[in-house]
Amino acid sequence: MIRVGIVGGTGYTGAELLRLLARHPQATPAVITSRSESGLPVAEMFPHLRGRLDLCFSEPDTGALAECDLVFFATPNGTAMKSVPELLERGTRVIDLAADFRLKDPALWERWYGMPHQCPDLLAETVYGLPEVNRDAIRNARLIANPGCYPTAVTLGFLPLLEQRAIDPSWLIADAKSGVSGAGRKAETNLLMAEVGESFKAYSVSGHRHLPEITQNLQTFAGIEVGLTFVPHLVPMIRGIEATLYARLTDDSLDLAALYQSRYAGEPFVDFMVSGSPDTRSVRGSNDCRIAVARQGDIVIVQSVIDNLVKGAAGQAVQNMNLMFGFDETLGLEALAMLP
Ligand SMILES: NC(=O)C1=CN([C@@H]2O[C@H](COP(=O)(O)OP(=O)(O)OC[C@H]3O[C@@H](n4cnc5c(N)ncnc54)[C@H](OP(=O)(O)O)[C@@H]3O)[C@@H](O)[C@H]2O)C=CC1
Ligand SMILES: CC(=O)N[C@@H](CCC(=O)OP(=O)(O)O)C(=O)O
Repeated sequence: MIRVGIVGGTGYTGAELLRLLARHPQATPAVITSRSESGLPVAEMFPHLRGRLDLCFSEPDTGALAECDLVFFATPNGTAMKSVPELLERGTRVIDLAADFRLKDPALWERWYGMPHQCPDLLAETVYGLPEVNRDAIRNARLIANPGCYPTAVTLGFLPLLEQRAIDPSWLIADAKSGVSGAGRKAETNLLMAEVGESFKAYSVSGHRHLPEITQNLQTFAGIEVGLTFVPHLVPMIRGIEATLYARLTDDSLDLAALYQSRYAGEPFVDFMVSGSPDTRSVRGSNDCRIAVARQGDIVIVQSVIDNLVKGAAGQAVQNMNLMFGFDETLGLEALAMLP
């Protein structure tokens, strides 16, 4: 049994980590931090954990966190990088659910996140925690950058086509939609039900911070320069991301279904649908990414859905933890989607 710490246990991804870890047979939460709720029993804030987790929130304290085998940071961007060097030095491994270690170029980080990177020397050794491309490196990593939610859905969707050199890489479009929990648990007027309900809109149209992350992924994993247009939208639902991806096929004779089936054969959390369109409720609460492809003339259309809090955050983080500690990759992640 390993001891894990969670920094940011009151947020949506922190709460989702607790839901998954409370039933994990090989990992037990030992430290759960919150600055605003320090001293409060965790199960008092989250009654679904009553009888399953007997711990209080505590102030973030690197000394206590360093007693853990692994620490998850479920905190705003720019938080983890302040404590990660000390934790690693003291032998504690780290999975950051935020973006601090996702971009390899510290200048790119500074441009998109508006702050200088505090430990750029760790970026080279950080492993990007997308098991479908980095499984072996994840097993041995000290520090994992857990992928962003949109980047997970978009990268898994485009990857087989790019690896196969089956599309024009200079013309890629990702039209993505997210539920409101993607914005976190903080109170904001524009996230009120009366603002979001019965409405639908695009945002960050001239450039979202996930654009450089997705571009870096496609270029690194497919080994090819790409030109990507990425537009996110806010949908009046709580969980879920649907990404509709467009590209121009360069090989007319390609069997798209066979390509996706063979690329994701054996992947425990990627499901390829030969026909139909995947909906977000088919992955709600599960760690699955469900993908379908279609074509209109020489345009290929990929549909990729995930639960932003599970495969897009906490579930993928637990999948990475399982790999890092030699557990079965699916431990604690067996839950199926909830219908309706
Ligand atoms: N929501 C999503 O779908 C996804 C989120 N992410 C990323 O995961 C991270 C967490 O997201 P989410 O759970 O939605 O965020 P929330 O806003 O819901 O929660 C943030 C948590 O961090 C704590 N916190 C805030 N500031 C600090 C600080 N300076 N030091 C220590 N703890 C702090 C908060 O508690 P307190 O203030 O009490 O300490 C709270 O528990 C973010 O970086 C987000 O971008 C990634 C993928 C998907
Ligand atoms: C709906 C919504 O607001 N989504 C968030 C993205 C999700 C997120 O938390 O970003 P990371 O994956 O980089 O951590 C946003 O657009 O800022």
